[in-house]
Amino acid sequence: MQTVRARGISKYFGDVVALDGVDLDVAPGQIHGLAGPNGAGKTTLLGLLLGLAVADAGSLEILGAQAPAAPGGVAGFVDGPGLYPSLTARQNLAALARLRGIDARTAGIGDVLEQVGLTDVADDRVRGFSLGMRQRLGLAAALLTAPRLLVLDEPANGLDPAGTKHVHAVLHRLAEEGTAVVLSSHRMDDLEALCSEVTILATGRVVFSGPLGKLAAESRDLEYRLRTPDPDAARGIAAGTPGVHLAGTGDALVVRAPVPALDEMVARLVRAGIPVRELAPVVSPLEAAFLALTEHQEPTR
Ligand SMILES: Nc1ncnc2c1ncn2[C@@H]1O[C@H](COP(=O)(O)OP(=O)(O)OP(=O)(O)O)[C@@H](O)[C@H]1O
Repeated sequence: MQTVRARGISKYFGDVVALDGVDLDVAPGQIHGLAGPNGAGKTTLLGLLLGLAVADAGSLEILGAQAPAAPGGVAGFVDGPGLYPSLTARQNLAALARLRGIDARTAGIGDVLEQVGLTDVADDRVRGFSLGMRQRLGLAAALLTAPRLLVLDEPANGLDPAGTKHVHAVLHRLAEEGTAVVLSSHRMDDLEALCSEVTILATGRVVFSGPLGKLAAESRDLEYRLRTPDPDAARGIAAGTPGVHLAGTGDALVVRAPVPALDEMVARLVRAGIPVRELAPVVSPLEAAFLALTEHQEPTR
């Protein structure tokens, strides 16, 4: 049984089409990323998974129950976690545990605080917490319920490297234990580190869904930045190599080419005695595929 099975989901806000016939499948133990430009519909879709809103069309099955029936076992947040600013991190979790009918003394509050790396500030008021600390406390709150589906909107927002490490470790462990995780992110490196599958939305429609490797394969010829101590001579050789196109302006030497043409260009540079200090994609293959898939999308209004 899939944890999430959405077919033809649409959601309207007045005459704005936020989601337009979206399909989504998420298996138990899968970390599934949602990506897409601002306003693409990611938060709207996550809100439907959390039961915060109801779709206007289509069918949505979560943990075997047809939405809007809300099955137990779903946790997460959109637009930042709801926390009590005047309470400490530990008191927030105790209050949430009580609200959910869990005994705060046996809820494992210390354990979830440790998992997200907040042990040292457990007794500080949340009022003084940074965005990254709030995100981590929101995740700790979700962990208290031992969810089978965890839904997170931009969980990497505001996280420092240590926070990112904690959050990634927690999500990987949950997935290993069979929890399905659906999260949105604007960062391809985060999606790459976390997700086995990704769905890309653009103006409410799915433009890609599948494994990340398949997405990278969709990228066209990439742009590469070439660093050399002799850019003028290198520019001449690059321009004269079949299949290589000069891109970009200014001092940086940027070329666009398929890989065999790049190889030929480097061989010609070396034969001419021009050192190549670096030849690297300007954006990652994933980011290039994302941009190619989402450009030319007009807002759906
Ligand atoms: N409550 C609402 N009322 C009116 N319009 C809304 C509402 N919520 C979302 N929308 C609209 O629906 C569309 C999708 O918004 P959504 O917040 O889901 O996008 P998103 O992909 O999460 O964007 P971002 O990356 O900026 O967070 C946008 O055009 C947005 O303006």
